[in-house]
Amino acid sequence: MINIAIPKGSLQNQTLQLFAQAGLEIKRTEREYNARIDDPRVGKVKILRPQEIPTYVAKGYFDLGISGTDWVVESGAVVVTVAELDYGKQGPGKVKVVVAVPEAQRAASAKDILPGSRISTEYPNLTRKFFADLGIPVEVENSFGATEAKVPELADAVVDLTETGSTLVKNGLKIVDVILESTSELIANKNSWADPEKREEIEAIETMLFAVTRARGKVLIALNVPEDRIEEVIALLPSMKRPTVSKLYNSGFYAVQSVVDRSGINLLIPLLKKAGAEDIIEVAISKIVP
Ligand SMILES: Nc1ncnc2c1ncn2[C@@H]1O[C@H](COP(=O)(O)OP(=O)(O)OP(=O)(O)O)[C@@H](O)[C@H]1O
Ligand SMILES: O=P(O)(O)OC[C@H]1O[C@H](OP(=O)(O)OP(=O)(O)O)[C@H](O)[C@@H]1O
Ligand SMILES: [Mg+2]
Repeated sequence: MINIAIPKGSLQNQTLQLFAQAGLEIKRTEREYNARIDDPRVGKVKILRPQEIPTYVAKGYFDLGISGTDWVVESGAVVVTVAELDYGKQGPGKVKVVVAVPEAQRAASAKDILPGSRISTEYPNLTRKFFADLGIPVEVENSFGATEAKVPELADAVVDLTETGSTLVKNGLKIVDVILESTSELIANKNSWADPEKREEIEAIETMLFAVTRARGKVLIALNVPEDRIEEVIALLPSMKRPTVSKLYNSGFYAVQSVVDRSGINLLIPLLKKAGAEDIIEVAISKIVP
C-alpha cells in the first residue's frame, strides 16, 4: 500500500478535483487534514503544505506526493518525478517563477540588476543560485508573502511566482527574467519507485490521474457517412491514431468515430456536415488511457 501527501492551498482544489475525476476521491471533512481514498492500493493520505511535501517524500514518510516544480527544486529534495500534471491554481497550464522590477526601471533583463540589490523572495535558494550564476552579488531577503508589495521601498526587485500576471501588474512591476516554469508534479520516493510492488501501485494511480489530464479539452465525435463521401470526411478528421470506421448494416453508410480537440469543434462540425456527414454526435470524454 502507498501513502500519499496532497497539497493544501493553491493546488488543493485542482488536486481534489483531479483525484475525484480519476475515481480516487479524497474523502475528508472541512478542516480535516487526514483523509482517505477508497482504493485497495492506498494507505494513509495527508494534506500538507506543498513547500514541505518534496522533503517528506524524499525522507520516505510518503511514497507519493503532489507539489510544484518550484518547491521540488527549492527544497533540493531528491525525488522521482513520475508525471507533470500540468495545472496551477487557476487550472491547466504552467506557472513561472520570475524576476520582476518596477515598471519604470530601465533593466531589460536580470543581468541589468545592480550589485548589492535587495531581492525579496519566498525562494531564497533558487534566487541565490540564479544570481550567483549571473555573477551578481545580491542581498536575498526571505519573504513570507505579499512579496510584490515590498518594491521599491523594502526591496529593489522580487523573485516571485506568477500565473495570470495580474498581481505583478497591479503592483507596478514588470518581468525581466524567468527563472523556471513550474507545474504540479506527481513525485515519488526513490526507494518506493525502485520497489516493484509499490512501483506498480504508483503507476496504476498515475495511469488514472493522467487519463483525466489527457482527456481534458477532448471530445469524441461520431457520425454516419454515405460510402461515396467517406474519403472527403476522413480527410477532415483529426484523431488519436486513425479514425474508427465501420460499416452500417445494409445501408450504404459508414459509421465513423474519432477523438478531437473541443476547441475547434465549432468549425469542424459544419465542415463535416458539408462533406456529407449525417447523425453527428459529440460526446464528452472523462478519461483517455493510451
Ligand atoms: N496562482 C498561484 N499562486 C500561488 N501558487 C501557485 C499558483 N498556481 C500554482 N501554484 C503552486 O502552488 C504551490 C504553492 O502553494 P501554496 O498553497 O503555498 O500557495 P499560496 O497561494 O502561495 O499560499 P498562501 O496563500 O499561503 O501564500 C507552488 O508549488 C506554486 O507553484
Ligand atoms: O500571477 P497571479 O495570477 O496574480 O498569481 C501570482 C500571485 O499569487 C501568489 O500570491 P499568494 O496569493 O500566494 O499570496 P502571497 O504572496 O501572500 O503568498 C504569488 O506569490 C503571486 O503573488
Ligand atoms: Mg503564496
